[in-house]
Amino acid sequence: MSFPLYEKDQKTLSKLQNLRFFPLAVTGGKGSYVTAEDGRKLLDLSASWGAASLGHGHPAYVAAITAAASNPAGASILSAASAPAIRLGERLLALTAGAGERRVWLGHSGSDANETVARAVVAATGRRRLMSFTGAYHGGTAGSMAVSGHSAQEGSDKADGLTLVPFPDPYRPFADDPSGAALLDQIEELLAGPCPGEETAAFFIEPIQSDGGLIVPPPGFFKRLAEICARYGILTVSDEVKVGMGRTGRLHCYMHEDFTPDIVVCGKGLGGGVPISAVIGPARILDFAVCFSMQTLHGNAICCGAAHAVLDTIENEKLIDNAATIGARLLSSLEALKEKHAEIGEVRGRGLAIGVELVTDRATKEPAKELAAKVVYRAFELGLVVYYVGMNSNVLELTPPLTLSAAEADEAVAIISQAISDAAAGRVDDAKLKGFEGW
Ligand SMILES: Cc1ncc(COP(=O)(O)O)c(/C=N/[C@@H]2CCCCNC2=O)c1O
Repeated sequence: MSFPLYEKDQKTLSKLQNLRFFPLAVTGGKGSYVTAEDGRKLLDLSASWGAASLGHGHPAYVAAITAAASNPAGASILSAASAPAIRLGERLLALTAGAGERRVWLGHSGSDANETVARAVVAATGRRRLMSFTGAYHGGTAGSMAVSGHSAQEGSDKADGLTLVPFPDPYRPFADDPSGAALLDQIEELLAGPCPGEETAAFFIEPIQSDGGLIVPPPGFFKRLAEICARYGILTVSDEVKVGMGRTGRLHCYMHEDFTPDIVVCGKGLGGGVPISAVIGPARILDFAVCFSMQTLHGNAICCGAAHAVLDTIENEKLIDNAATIGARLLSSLEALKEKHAEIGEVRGRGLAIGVELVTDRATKEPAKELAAKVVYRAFELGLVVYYVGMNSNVLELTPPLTLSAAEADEAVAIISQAISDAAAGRVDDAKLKGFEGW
């Protein structure tokens, strides 16, 4: 097969921003499907890494962006307040639990949002230490990589005062304790000793660790971690960029963990496919200084219009319930595939944030990195867009549009099953993967 448009991409656009798994060049999209250069309609189980929360070309979304573009309330909130931005801030404050005087910072991406938090908590509290988890992906800018722990960013500069700790993964548990209790003890020891809690400004968490492997923490872990942080006055930061905005069957993913974070970071799905992010947190942090974290188009009126359409549609079309219902359907169908495919080590997730971990041996749990690369390539050939994540690059990540239907979920499972069978049977030539290094 030939992919002329994809080849043009490779001769035109920078590879600095490539994370490629197969030769997909998209020319359009509608609903849960994207159109490939050969005209095929591919079922989009990624939704552009979770950003296209309403799918592609949703009428309410198109109408909102068109209206905002036809009478824009400026293009920036740096030096003029903007009605749609103010209203978005009010809505996010109303939708996000929290105590005391709070503010909302509006940005372009998860990266600039997390970078802003990492800088502001240190500057505002005078505490120079930060904590986050191995495997965490908080962004692709210097300041957000500085608080991340993902293997794909090995070698990037880390924040001076950063301490990384293992993420609680019941499938590959720290100290062989799937409950997470041993890990919490380890964290307590760190905060009482080498990483003094009194010097620590914030603890960055993902309520489901996504790029690290779509890992659902053990019950009660984050509630207990939040109690430990509160004892030291450490701010908890819930990075909801990928798993928030209704994706897991609750508006915010932290709501599954029975605790309220001090700071909440939203992105990706908030904009439905246009760049907008938000940080909701204490005024003592987010009003700490002026001219501290600003980019020209922050709070852009068109992007705010998109975000309003996302929030409206999530409510009007009951998309949180849909994520829970269709997610449960997907989860149980994928779990049932374990009968047929010994390569599936574990299926896990909440709502429409699902991971399928592939292994070469269920007993040893040896990660099946090569197989994962072939499965996603074969899925592409069969009509499905799905990528892999994980510190071992072996976890299929399903983050489809929140509008996904039951029939589309069933179609996805059938293609995943066929792709695993074909890849495991050697029907994907190694040569096809050349140039598609993935992570
Ligand atoms: C939990 C979480 N927090 C922050 C980010 C960074 O968001 P941006 O890529 O919008 O800057 C991300 C972005 N994740 C990456 C984006 C790069 C490609 C790999 N897949 C992702 O979802 C994220 O998952």
